[in-house]
Amino acid sequence: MRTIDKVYQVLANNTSKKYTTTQVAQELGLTRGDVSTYLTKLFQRGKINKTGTRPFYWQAKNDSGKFKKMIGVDGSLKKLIAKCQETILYPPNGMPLLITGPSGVGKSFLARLIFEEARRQKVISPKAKFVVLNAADYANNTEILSSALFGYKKGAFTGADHDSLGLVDQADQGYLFLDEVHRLNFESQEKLFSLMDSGQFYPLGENKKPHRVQVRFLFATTENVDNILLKTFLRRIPLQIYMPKYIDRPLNERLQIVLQAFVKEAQTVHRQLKVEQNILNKLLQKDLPGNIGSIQNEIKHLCASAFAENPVEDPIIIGQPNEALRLISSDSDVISFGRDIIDFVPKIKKVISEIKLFLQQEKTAAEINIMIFEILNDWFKLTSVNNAGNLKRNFIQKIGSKYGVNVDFAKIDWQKSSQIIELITLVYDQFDDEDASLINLLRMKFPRSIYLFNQFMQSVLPDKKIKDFTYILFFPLFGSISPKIEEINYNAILLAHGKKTATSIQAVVNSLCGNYIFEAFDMPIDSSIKQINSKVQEYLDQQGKNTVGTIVLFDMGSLNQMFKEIKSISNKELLVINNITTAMALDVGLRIQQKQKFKEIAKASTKYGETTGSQYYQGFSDQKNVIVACMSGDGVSREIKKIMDNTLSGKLKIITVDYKKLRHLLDQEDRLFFSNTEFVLTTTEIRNKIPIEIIDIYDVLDKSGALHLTTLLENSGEKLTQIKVMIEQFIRFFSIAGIRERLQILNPDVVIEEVQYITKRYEKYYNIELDEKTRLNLYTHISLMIERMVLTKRESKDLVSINSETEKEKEFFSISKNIFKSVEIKYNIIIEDYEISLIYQLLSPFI
Ligand SMILES: Nc1ncnc2c1ncn2[C@@H]1O[C@H](COP(=O)(O)OP(=O)(O)OP(=O)(O)O)[C@@H](O)[C@H]1O
Repeated sequence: MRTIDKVYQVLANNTSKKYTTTQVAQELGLTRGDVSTYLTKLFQRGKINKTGTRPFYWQAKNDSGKFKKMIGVDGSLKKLIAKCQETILYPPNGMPLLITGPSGVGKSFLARLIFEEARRQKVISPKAKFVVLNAADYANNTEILSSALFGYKKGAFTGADHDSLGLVDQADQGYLFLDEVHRLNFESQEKLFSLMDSGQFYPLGENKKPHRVQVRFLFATTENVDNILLKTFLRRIPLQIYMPKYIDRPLNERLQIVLQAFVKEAQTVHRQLKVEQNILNKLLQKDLPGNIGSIQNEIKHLCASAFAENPVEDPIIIGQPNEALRLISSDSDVISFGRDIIDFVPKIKKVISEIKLFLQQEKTAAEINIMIFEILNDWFKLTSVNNAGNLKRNFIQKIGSKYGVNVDFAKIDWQKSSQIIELITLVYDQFDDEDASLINLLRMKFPRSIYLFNQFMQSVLPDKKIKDFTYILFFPLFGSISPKIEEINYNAILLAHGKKTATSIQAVVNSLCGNYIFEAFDMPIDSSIKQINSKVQEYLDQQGKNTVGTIVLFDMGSLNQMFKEIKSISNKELLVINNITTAMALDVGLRIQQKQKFKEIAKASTKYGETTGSQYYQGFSDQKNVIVACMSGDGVSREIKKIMDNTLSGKLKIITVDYKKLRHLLDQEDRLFFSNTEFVLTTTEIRNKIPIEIIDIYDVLDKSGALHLTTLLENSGEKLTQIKVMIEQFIRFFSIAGIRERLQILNPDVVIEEVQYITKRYEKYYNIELDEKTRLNLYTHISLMIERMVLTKRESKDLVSINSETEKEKEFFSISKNIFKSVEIKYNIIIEDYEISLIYQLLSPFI
């Protein structure tokens, strides 16, 4: 390779990088002066760009040369083509390359372009040849294959009456492209890799004078090479590229491929074409084994039969004349064609953001539907997919029959819904799925309907992940029925062994109730309780947070064991009933539908039959437990739980509970919930009427408090040494140093100073002096609160205001707003009334 080419190659290897002259010189071990001369020459020839002034920066122009002919050169094939460029320039004689991929994806096409590009870049002579051998043509005759490749000497075999040059000789100084290389037998593979190593080979019948050649090799195969090619042979081919299937190519590239084929037909028949949009959409979604090749064939057929039908027509109409048609002529611009389909991507994005807005504004599903239809109106005009009937049938089968939802089918616009599905499928690859905010929002508002929607979507988009944007279909399909589905506030599950037992009971009960009450899982006869349990868990994980609890009906096995398993994954109320029958499931279903209380349903379940057993659990845990609930948030409770779990014996189950929920349960005096609770740990004093010990964790920072907690834990069987370690860790956690460690984004020194100031202002206003413990509690609480607010910024319109009940409280709210003003401005946050009410609870005993 000439030095100037070496210099160019350094830049071409990384076209995104800018190099100084010195960097290039260092990389090649040449003098700066020489390199500078070459760089200037390359610049004058227009091969590289120059920027900056002393030092100059040089950058190779991103010139794809012959590869420009390849659709996707700047898109999905960009990296792959950069690799091909590397193989062309690799000194001294290029680099062998193996192109893999299914049939018809463009392997041969790429191989030829590599050759053309090598010629353009002058790394091979203008006379160099591109020799092709398809090993499949010789599949059953390895002798002939070998002689075709390597040639033979007169007399090598019967009929060899003269010396004959093989393809390898013909490809000397140029390229040999071996297609379907997996068909080469081992002997030929060995011969080839020895040729690649030594640059010489022996024709058949020749063993004295080897032929010396300089050949660049390209290989292609549709197979998985690891199992078929010799390891030694493969090792000799350092670079492999995989060409993607047609359907895996991005939409704009598929559009270009389709148009290019139509343009070619228009050129052949010297006519213009008018192609129905629906036909284009179908072509864009085809997943054919022959990929691009098959698409081209289909287009050829379409054109040929349209032409045959009406040979004098111009333009030729492909499709129905009264549908939306697109004009394609022999000079149509492939790049800009069909861009309007891609223009629906921003429209869909608009639909998504409008849905979010509409949901916040509590708009009805009907209003949301109108908005969606309006924005996508152009799409409905452009296409008229005749798939509404299928969609309806599919929907009735999946949702209507199984989940029994009595739908007023007339309310659903099947035509538009199926057109939206068509659009979703077409633009699917244009959306990444980093933003799951729509689904989260919908899940909060419509947990049960979203569950059904997901079930249904799996049949609409099999093998595809349900991306966030696909939820735009939720409203047209589920908008009108979701209010009814969401009325049910239990998780009810049927589990039965056998192929259809559970699902057939489900279909009967759900449709008699006219609503989705039960989900059902048919379990193979040999499935273990663990497997069953993981099904249940998966289901429960997808359900809303506000359900009352879970009811599970199952067919056989130990009630006790099943109950225990499910209990371990749910801390809500739970009722498990065994020996399920359809009648029993119907009774439970009707009770759920009538919104009966959990206790009533549990009570009724005891009377189902002699063989039936039921177990009802109401409470946090059936194990001895300690409840941790901190008003500074779940994070703090979880940390405390962690400390306790790590230091204590594990005999006590440590359960974290939302602070508000705990207060609610205590206010309700719901003793059953606490029947196994040893004590409650919180960060504030809570008044309570039920006989349960509530410990303010800040008390533990004092000696007497620590002693009290120690006694309680010792009574529960914990060891003194472990308790001491635990208390040590609590003290650390609830110190200023502890607060510092827990702040993730704010500067602890600044925040703590601010919080100290806020505390002082309260003390001054009320003329009080807080004790150490309360102060530390306030410090922790307020600093974490500020950080929380910063992390989850909300608009003022989203905030709920709390009405103060007493004069004292009103006064507290009003001065607090004042005290927090500067913090609010500084961090651009709004302190919610709820937060102030928590601080009030902390301070009210002192003011
Ligand atoms: N990126 C592309 N841009 C434009 N045309 C392409 C592209 N890729 C493939 N084609 C066209 O698709 C057709 C099939 O390509 P090709 O024959 O190269 O596929 P292949 O992978 O070698 O198939 P096989 O494994 O069946 O031999 C050719 O007509 C080719 O010109």
